[in-house]
Amino acid sequence: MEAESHQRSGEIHVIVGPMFAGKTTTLLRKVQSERGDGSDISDGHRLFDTSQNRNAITWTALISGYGQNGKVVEIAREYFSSVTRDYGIQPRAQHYAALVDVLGSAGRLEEAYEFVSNSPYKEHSVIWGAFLWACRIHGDRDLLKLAAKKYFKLEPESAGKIVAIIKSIKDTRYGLDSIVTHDGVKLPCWPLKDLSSFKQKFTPEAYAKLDVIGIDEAQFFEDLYDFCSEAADHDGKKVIVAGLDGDYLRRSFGSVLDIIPLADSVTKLTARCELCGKRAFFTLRKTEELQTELIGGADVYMPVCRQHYVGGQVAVEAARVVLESQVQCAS
Ligand SMILES: Nc1ncnc2c1ncn2[C@@H]1O[C@H](COP(=O)(O)OP(=O)(O)O)[C@@H](O)[C@H]1O
Ligand SMILES: Cc1cn([C@H]2C[C@H](O)[C@@H](COP(=O)(O)O)O2)c(=O)[nH]c1=O
Repeated sequence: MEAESHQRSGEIHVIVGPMFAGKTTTLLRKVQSERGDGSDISDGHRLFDTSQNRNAITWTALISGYGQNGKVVEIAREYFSSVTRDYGIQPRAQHYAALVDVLGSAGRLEEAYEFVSNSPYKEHSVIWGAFLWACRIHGDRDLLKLAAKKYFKLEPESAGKIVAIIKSIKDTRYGLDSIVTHDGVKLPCWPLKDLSSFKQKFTPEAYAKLDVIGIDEAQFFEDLYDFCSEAADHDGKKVIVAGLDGDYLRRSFGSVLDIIPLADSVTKLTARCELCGKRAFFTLRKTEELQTELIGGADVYMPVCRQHYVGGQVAVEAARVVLESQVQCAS
């Protein structure tokens, strides 16, 4: 069995960015795509970030992450139409899939299904993958069955990889046994103190059968480098790692940056600045705690652009000085 797993060629893919950028969402999508019950389409941020030409197409993909309300759906539809009308560009399958993503995120599954069925790419797996993902999130069993049937017919090799997801026991925000995105999508996981304990959870046969290992909140694992190199180089696993590259002071966080030289791919995501809506590269801590590790969500942190990070840090520092002087006066 050991020999069998050595024949596989391992891979390491790293997803980094500030909080709320969609790291966990991207990890879940990738893992589900490997397992065969989702799709790895339209990472809108990445498409936008890497595009040479930030036109309507890349915007369509970008806003696929924000398709939470009807207004955004209409904006996305308008952008989609303008691709041909204003730019003379024929949208490709991934652009159709981005709009399916927007419709799906807004829960407009019937509309998404009609759009898929009438699209020139209705025999393309990427568009059905997007639809499958939307059906999974919104739990429509009939459409889910239909989408899965179509997707796996078009993409049979995607189905059936064996996948395990790990997260740090330090992150207690949503209970221990699942990884959960900020918008509530979740998947069961192994909560671990350190990564070295992962292999012990499996018999050698079961471990050898494992194809993909996903790691969330990677910044909290001290043994990340050794684990990733052993799992990919020696054991032939595909390892997908998601974590913060920087802490609230923009210092390198844990060992996340150390594994970049080991990686096949690195995706840096951005969030939206909570103060101005521009692209957010950084995470601002709103409270006074100074320790590097401080578990929390929107109550403690917010994603910000460069300008608001710098301004915000100054404001947080000033508030801290005032508070400290008040404490001194009182004592
Ligand atoms: N304050 C916020 N800023 C940006 N996105 C938010 C915020 N609160 C919730 N979200 C949602 O969180 C999603 C990202 O969730 P998630 O994948 O868990 O991010 P990450 O793992 O990078 O922190 C976004 O697509 C958005 O829908
Ligand atoms: C910036 C920063 C974050 N953390 C913590 C806060 C959260 O519990 C996680 C990040 O979660 P997400 O999935 O990326 O949203 O990390 C921290 O401990 N220290 C920091 O500086």
